Amino acid sequence: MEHGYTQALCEAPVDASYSLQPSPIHFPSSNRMHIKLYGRPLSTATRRAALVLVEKGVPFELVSVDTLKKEQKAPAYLERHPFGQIPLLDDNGFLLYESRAIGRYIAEKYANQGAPLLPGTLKGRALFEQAASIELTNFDLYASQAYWATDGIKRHGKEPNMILFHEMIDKLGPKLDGYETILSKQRYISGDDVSLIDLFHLPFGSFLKSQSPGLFQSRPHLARWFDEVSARPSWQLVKDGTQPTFLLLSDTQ
Ligand SMILES: N[C@@H](CCC(=O)N[C@@H](CS)C(=O)NCC(=O)O)C(=O)O
Repeated sequence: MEHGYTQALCEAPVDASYSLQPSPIHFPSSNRMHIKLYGRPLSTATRRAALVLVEKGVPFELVSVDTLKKEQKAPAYLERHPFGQIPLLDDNGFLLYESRAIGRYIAEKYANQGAPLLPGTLKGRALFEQAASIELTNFDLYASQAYWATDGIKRHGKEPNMILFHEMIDKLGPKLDGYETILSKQRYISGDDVSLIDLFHLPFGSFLKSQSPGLFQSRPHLARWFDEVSARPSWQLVKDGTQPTFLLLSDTQ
């Protein structure tokens, strides 16, 4: 990772002490058949995956992986996730990592419940893939670094790097002008229906909106879109990463 930051910085309690030693992770052996999401309630990538599960009304259990204790680097976890990151989905033995891949899997598996989130036509899918690429290369690339330089590192009790933050905000500006043009012509980023790609913007988009509101205020179509997507009940449930949200969900099984 550039500038000496690592992805480990994307979530951690403010007051926790940092340990470089991997701790063993506990994989619960349960006969209950349900989806488990290994992660942390406040991790941006965990919330990206959890959001889709909530959108689709899929009950799941959030199994805590303490990234401060390096549980994600413990051998038993690395066997399941070779990059040692969160989130990791376990759908009754079917393992999947990468939050966006998890979102796509859940959206397709539960296509008949909740909002479709995936387009059904060839051209719709092509526009969806275009939007997926936009999110990764024109948004996440900069937004994630702005996050890790500030909120992410502050959670570890370290000083934020405001120079890097502003560098990333400056780079995002022209990219968001592109969003403004797109969203002046259509309601959502891949067309007139909400899709996974709109949802994928929420964790880092919310951070940007709180830390650099001018990015949105100066672009009315972008602001309208982001407000609309942020207001979805799924995001209202997962945005604060509060543990009770997930416990309530796992209680519904
Ligand atoms: N591209 C991955 C990124 C996952 C990621 O960056 N996870 C962070 C937490 S938000 C993590 O596991 N950090 C710990 C580490 O990298 O060791 C995804 O979308 O799932």
